[in-house]
Amino acid sequence: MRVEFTKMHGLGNDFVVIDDRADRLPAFTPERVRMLADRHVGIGCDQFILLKPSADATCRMVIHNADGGEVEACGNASRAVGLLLGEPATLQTLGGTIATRPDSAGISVDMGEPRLGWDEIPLAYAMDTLAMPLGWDELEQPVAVNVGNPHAIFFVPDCDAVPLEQLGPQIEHDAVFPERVNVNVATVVGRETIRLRVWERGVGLTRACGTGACATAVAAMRRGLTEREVTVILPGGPLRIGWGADNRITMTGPATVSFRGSFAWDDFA
Ligand SMILES: N[C@@H](CCC[C@H](N)C(=O)O)C(=O)O
Repeated sequence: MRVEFTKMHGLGNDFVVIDDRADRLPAFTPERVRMLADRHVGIGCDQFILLKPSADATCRMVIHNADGGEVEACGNASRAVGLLLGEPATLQTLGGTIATRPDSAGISVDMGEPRLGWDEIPLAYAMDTLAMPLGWDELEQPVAVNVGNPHAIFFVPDCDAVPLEQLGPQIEHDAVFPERVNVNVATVVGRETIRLRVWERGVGLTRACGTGACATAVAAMRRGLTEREVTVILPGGPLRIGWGADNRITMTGPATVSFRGSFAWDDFA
C-alpha cells in the first residue's frame, strides 16, 4: 500500500501531513512516526500530522512530535492544515477545537482561550503562574501558560544569548512539569514586538513555534509588557498574535507546501 503525504512548513517549522479523512489507513504507532520524522532514515519533520474524519469539525488533527509522542496542539501545523483545506475550517485537536481561515497575511487561526491555573498547565504543585518561584541557571521566574499545550516563558535581555540547547532539555524534563513543557526564551523589543526562541517538547530547537508565540504573547500581556496585539519574531520569521477582549487568541502568519510524495507502508514498518 502506498501512502500519500504533503511536506509543509510554517516559518521553517516543518511537517509531514497525511490526509486520511477517508479513514483507510492502519494506526501510526509512535515507532513508525519516529522513523518517518527522522531526517536520516525517514522523510524528516518536526511534527507528523494526520487528518482523520470528525463528527463535530471539518476534521480531526492528530499531532505527533518527532519523538513519536502524541500532543495536544501545534500552531504552525494548524495554519498548514488551514492552507491545505482552503476554506474556513474547524480542527478538532486534543487541546480543543480551533478555527482556521485564509487571510491576506496567510492563514489566521482562532486558537481559543489560554489556561492559566497551575493545575491547567499542569504544574506539579500550586504556585503563581505569572512568576514561578524557580530558576535554572540564568533562566528564572518563568510565566506558565497553556494554549492547548504547556509552555514556560522566560523574559530575558537577549534571547539569542541563552544556551537553550543545554537549558531547554533540563527544563523540559523537570519534575515540576508532569507532562513536560515547551521552553520559550523571549525578549521584549517594544510594546508591539517580541523576539522569541523555542525549545520544543519532544523535538528540540525549531525555527518557529506557533503555540510558543501565542503563549509568549499572553505572558507578556499578563505582565503588562506589551499591547494586546504584537508581532512575535522567531528565527524563521514573524507571526502576528492578538489576545482579544473575548479572551481568545488569534494567530496569523504564512504556511507553505514544500512538496508532495508517497511512500510504501512496509518501508516504515
Ligand atoms: N511546533 C508547534 C508545537 C508542537 C507541539 C509541541 N512541541 C508540544 O510538545 O507541545 C507549534 O507550532 O505550535
